[in-house]
Amino acid sequence: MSDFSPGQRWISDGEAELGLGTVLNCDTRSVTILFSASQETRTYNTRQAPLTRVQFGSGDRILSADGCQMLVDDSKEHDGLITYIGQDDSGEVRELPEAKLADTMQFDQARDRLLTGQVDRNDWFDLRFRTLHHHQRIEQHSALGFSGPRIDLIPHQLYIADEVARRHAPRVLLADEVGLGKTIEAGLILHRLLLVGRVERALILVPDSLTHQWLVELLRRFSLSVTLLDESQSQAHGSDNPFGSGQLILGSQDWLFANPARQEQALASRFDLLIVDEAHHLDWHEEGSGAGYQCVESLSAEIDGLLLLTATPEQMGLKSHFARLRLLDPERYHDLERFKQEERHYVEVAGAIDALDALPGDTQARTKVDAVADDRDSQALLETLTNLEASAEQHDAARVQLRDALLDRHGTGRVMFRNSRRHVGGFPERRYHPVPLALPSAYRRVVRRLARDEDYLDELLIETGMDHPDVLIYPDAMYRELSNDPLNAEDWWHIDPRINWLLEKLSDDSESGFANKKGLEKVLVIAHHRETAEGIAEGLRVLGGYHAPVFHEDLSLIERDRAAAAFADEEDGCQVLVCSEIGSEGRNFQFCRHLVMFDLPQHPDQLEQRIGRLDRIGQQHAIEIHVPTFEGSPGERLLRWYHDGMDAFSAPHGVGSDLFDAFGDALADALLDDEMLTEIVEETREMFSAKLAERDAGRNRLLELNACRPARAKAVIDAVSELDDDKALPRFVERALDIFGVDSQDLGGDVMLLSPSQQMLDGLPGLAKGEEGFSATYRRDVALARDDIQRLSWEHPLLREMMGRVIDGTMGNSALALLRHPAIPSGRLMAELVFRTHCPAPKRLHLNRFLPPTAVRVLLDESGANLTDKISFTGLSKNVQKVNKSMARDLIKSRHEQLRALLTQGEGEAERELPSIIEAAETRMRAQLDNELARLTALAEHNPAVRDTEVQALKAERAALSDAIENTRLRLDAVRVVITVDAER
Ligand SMILES: Nc1ncnc2c1ncn2[C@@H]1O[C@H](COP(=O)(O)OP(=O)(O)OP(=O)(O)O)[C@@H](O)[C@H]1O
Repeated sequence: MSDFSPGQRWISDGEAELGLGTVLNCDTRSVTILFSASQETRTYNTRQAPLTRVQFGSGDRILSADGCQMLVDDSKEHDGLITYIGQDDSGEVRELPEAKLADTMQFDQARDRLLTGQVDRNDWFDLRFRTLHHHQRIEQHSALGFSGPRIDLIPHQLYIADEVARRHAPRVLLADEVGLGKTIEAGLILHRLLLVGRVERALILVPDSLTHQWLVELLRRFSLSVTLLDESQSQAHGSDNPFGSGQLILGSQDWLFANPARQEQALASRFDLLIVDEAHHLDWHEEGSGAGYQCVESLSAEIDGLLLLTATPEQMGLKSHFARLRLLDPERYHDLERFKQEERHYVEVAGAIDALDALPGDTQARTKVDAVADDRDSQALLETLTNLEASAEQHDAARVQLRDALLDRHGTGRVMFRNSRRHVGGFPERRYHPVPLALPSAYRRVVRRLARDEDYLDELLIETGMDHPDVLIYPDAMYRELSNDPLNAEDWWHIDPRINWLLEKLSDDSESGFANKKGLEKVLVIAHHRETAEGIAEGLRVLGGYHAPVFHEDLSLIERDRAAAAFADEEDGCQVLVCSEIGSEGRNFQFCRHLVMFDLPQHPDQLEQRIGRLDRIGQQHAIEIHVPTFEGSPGERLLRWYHDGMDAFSAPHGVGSDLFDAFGDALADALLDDEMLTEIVEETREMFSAKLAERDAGRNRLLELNACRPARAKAVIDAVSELDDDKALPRFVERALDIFGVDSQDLGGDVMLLSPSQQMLDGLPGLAKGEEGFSATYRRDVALARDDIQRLSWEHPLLREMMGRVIDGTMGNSALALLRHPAIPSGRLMAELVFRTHCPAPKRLHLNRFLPPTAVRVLLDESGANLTDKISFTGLSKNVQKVNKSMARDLIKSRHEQLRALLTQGEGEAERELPSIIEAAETRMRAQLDNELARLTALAEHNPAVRDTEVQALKAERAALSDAIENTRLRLDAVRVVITVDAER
């Protein structure tokens, strides 16, 4: 151990964070050191003090107590104290006694740590280099953000997510038919934007009944933890803005829309992305829009990104639909009449796209395409496609490009995405079972009187306080409202035959019953009113002893989730769940195949929403739709309208809103009149067929073509699969777990249990000392089949945390190892230097896709010869051996001068690589952005759905990226000293 003298500077080997220490006093046995920066004083035994003398040499940068930087040239020693000689930032020569070094000088850079003898374990250095390598690879990967989520790889979802997430500040309407995965698409977009840094804060607004489902889906499928905010949580934040309490805030629409003060706070809490589920409830009228619309309008004026989700965009009418499109892009959607005209033009565009398949031969097809392809690029592509001299490959390429160009330039899809079952395919059959029942006398009395007496309807409306036609369609509600009538003394469920029918079905063990040979079948019952739902549950309980939880809008969140969970439980769960209309919207009940429509909604879109609870991705069986109605009742007439007028039970057709707009009022008047109804059903049928044909030829066809471009979808799926099959992942995970102190135990079936060891480094997600840990697998299918197993991918929070800690911290940035090699004499030194690119740029530029932190390795021997290409990282790594830390420190101390020289030389060698790294990044960036810009500029000329701000933003982004890439610098990231020893020893 060196002699200590007061005033000397030393650093603690085990606690480098204490900063630079000063010897206060010493004698032969002990030395006392003051660490001023951390205000600690420590006394050590001189013979075993875990301290290293801080000595700088030529080329080192030092900092004086008065804040001056200095580059050391030389040093001199007097009475055991060093004075450094060098130049300050202005080039003046200065002398700095070591006592005047800044106490706060940190030694976390690789060079400083090495030279002050702070070395890490060899395998840490190893992990650091590998982490850099994989990080660089994954950050540029086109599937980044899509490979981690625990989802099936469904083409239309990945296509949409990829298309939307690559846009600057995406603003789109995700309008797939019910149950096709809009939540998953929104989750994928959010996940990717978060991972690439384009979004840091998101606000997700969903109906009250869906908050928990979203919370669970985001966590379970995307490993995203959201903060659920409601009024009581918000109040707990006192005067602080509650929206600042997390990066991802999930709130109920019902709560926020009714609360202007909270809206102000949401507005003030800068978000980058707003997601609004079940957006058809945002209604807009000329006379004044709804509270929800107003709230989203003001939020979306401040927030760059906006995703609106709805399966039934036109449920509240075309005007509301148009108004929501205006929220997405006010410049594009300012004129409803023009919008309608454009829709008419879609038939021609879709016809032209379909005609491409008949080219080059068909002259009629050519005329059709020619009429639409009105720009130079498209005309050139058409030339190639019709040129008989061109090869089949040239024709195919031109056909694909022209198809994309026509869709992009004249289609609908930049703002709205709608996938339908028809083209996604693979969905189960829907089977319709009407159940005619006799009207009970209590209802019959009213129906008969209504038929006899024209004025009675008005009387009934006044007496019940109900609306028309509700009073006709929902006889149980009418009965409840007339409870003063002595004939209505019994509870409605006592006299309503639908309850008995349901009870019989529940105990029926024949093939068509709900208690057949396969066991008890789950049954979802939906009724329009909350009170009806409650009455059904009571009736089932009192009359049949069935426990059927109820699910409606007035239950608390916990009660609702408890009801849904009781229904979902396969083993002990209940057989029946009774839901009200609005209470069950958006919920996932695809594990059940029997739907009982206890009554019917008035709007076809609501009918579709009901069926959508069961007809969702994941449904394994045909869906049985049971509709009990009373013979000769208004309800039965409504059913005829749905079934005979528009085949509403067979498949979603997307024209329900048009039909409701055209016939809703007349239908309400025809509910008591068979003849009138027959006419309306016929007219509805005619319009249904015509609309369907028109939509299929135009808008629907374009939406369909646009909602999933198979080649792009396949490319995304291939990219995700490549990461799924990445053999390097398990190897990396194994090393990282070992170093971070996480035990892994094989449980069989490609599942392992990850659990914390005693030595585990703290703060790893999902792992806390003393707790069990979690089961994990690399296999997507295994993770999808079992909810309790997490899927390990490069995007899993544990992996991201471990990689982040290595890259952002000092872990493994300095090491020393021994090499036994028969061909190399002992005592030789090599320096393995790893440099890393640094390129400060705002996160939102997502620079990493073109230039992620890139490692440059340089291996020098002690004579300065560059061995980088001769000895690979893995080649060397395999053969080196660890050495204990004190020996490592001594070895480093004895080679200080040599190491300094090698570090300086290494910098020069690495610098030579920089221009080619910059050039390659610039080329990659240009290749992608120039292309995108050309596409967007061409699009903007033809498709007004391209916002000018989008084009400008892309140009600005390209310029900013170019600047950032140009300013890339290399910094030493890690260094390993390798010393050869005798092979025999
Ligand atoms: N890629 C996928 N992998 C696994 N499950 C999926 C996938 N896509 C959707 N699902 C499941 O299918 C169901 C329907 O998906 P989701 O809730 O996203 O549909 P939606 O279009 O939002 O429905 P709704 O119109 O009713 O709101 C959910 O249970 C969801 O978890």
